[in-house]
Amino acid sequence: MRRAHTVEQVRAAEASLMARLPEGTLMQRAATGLAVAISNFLGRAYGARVVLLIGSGDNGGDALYAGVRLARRGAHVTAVLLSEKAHEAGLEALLAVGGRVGSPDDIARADVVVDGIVGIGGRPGLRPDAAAAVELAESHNVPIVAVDVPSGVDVDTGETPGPHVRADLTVTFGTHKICHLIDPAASACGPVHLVDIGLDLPQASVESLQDADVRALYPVPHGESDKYSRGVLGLMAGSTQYPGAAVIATAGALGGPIGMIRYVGPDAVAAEVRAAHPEIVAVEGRVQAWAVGSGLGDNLDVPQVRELLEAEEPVILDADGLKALDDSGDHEGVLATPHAGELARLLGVERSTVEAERLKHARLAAERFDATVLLKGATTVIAAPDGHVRVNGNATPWLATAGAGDVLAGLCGAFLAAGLTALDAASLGAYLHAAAANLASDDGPITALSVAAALPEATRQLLQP
Ligand SMILES: NC(=O)C1=CN([C@@H]2O[C@H](COP(=O)(O)OP(=O)(O)OC[C@H]3O[C@@H](n4cnc5c(N)ncnc54)[C@H](OP(=O)(O)O)[C@@H]3O)[C@@H](O)[C@H]2O)[C@@H](O)CC1
Ligand SMILES: Nc1ncnc2c1ncn2[C@@H]1O[C@H](COP(=O)(O)OP(=O)(O)O)[C@@H](O)[C@H]1O
Ligand SMILES: [K+]
Repeated sequence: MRRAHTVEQVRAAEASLMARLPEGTLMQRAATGLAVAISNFLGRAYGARVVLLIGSGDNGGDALYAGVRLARRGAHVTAVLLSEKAHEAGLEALLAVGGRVGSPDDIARADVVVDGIVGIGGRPGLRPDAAAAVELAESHNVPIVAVDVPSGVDVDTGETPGPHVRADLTVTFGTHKICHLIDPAASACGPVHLVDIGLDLPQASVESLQDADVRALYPVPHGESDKYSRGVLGLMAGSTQYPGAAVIATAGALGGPIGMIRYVGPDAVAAEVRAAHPEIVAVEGRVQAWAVGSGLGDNLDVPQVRELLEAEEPVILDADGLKALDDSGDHEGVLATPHAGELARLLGVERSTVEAERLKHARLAAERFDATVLLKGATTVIAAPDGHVRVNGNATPWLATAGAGDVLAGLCGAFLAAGLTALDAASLGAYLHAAAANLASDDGPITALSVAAALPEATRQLLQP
């Protein structure tokens, strides 16, 4: 599991470790890891022109001490001071090994710019001279390595209300911060390299599944399994308006760990579903979970869906089904899968507000509707009513195609039917959906059905690495 902690948690862990170590130890650990990452990024240190953008705090200190190490290995290191004060000992050490203080004019000729403007102590946004220095690097295509976080982002929310660095690599220390996992800030980090500095950390505020977690959570069938014990999904999707959604959601569920699917809907749509997937039954009977809403259109019967919400079986609500969600009940087993527009409607805010503050609104909805909420987008944010948050950011942008959400709804429904909690079903669903999209796309266009078709192979590759 990749774990991200809040600034407050990091500060507390740092304080308790610092009390046991000689002064400056953590900064030296951070700077060593940073210098190695910068020289790996450049492919060399000797002869490289490195410009450090230095703010007033310890983030600048990390950059200065990394500069010391790079200068010792033959790099030409220039510090551009963006504040009246800079980490004094770090600056002295840099000057002592032949580094120099320069001006923004040095940026255009640099091989790399190191962003040590602010770290976890920074307020969002950049002051004008910092913003101008960053713009200069961007306009001359000089790559930027961010120290700890891209300066200017909101570290604890992933929001970017003002100007900020867009890094080609971010080197962080001790643990991931929330801005590394949540968009729009996550997209400004580039790859994130974590340097271990020995922090002892509490439970994470935000998590992100890795391959090994998928292997541990996946409900693999065993010798005693039969189609009923693996889980039966009731699918209430599609309409004469949108029959394709039912076909696509079915394909998504069939690509998951499903025993059987019972389709409930208009006869004409059932016929299309069966024509595409002859293994589907359109006979009512017991199910272990419901997937409701993809392409339901005017077929949505709110009282009928609310009845399902009140029953014991878990329910995934997608698309039109979300209109049945109300904030009066206990929806512990409910998984809602809105995109930003749908979540905005549920919460009565603008879509742009949800997009700018994704973590906040996913959490708000989970609390208000007492349900697990999966907010779709380039990074998928999953918030449970108990405060757990998981994020998935490994999907190709080619996945932004009509019907991709129906595949996800069917797939998450299959995990719910297999008995996983809403949080695990949503995080496994989002992870495998993205893995299948990456496999099907191979950096080219994909259709929703091709994503569903790639689910078995993506699953096989993950389960047998
Ligand atoms: N914690 C750990 O485990 C470890 C932490 N380490 C490192 O320390 C970093 C945190 O250092 P930190 O606490 O000194 O804060 P930091 O982010 O450098 O600067 C804050 C100062 O900047 C200013 N400022 C604020 N906003 C601004 C803005 N928008 N634009 C411009 N300036 C702005 C403001 O001062 P002001 O100028 O307003 O007086 C404020 O005081 C952390 O990210 C990591 O790199 C590692 O060494 C090892 C282990
Ligand atoms: N830029 C992007 N990068 C990666 N994945 C994306 C991007 N945009 C959307 N997605 C994913 O594509 C799917 C789109 O779902 P949705 O918006 O419901 O589409 P539809 O309703 O047409 O099926 C979601 O899983 C979402 O997370
Ligand atoms: K920084």
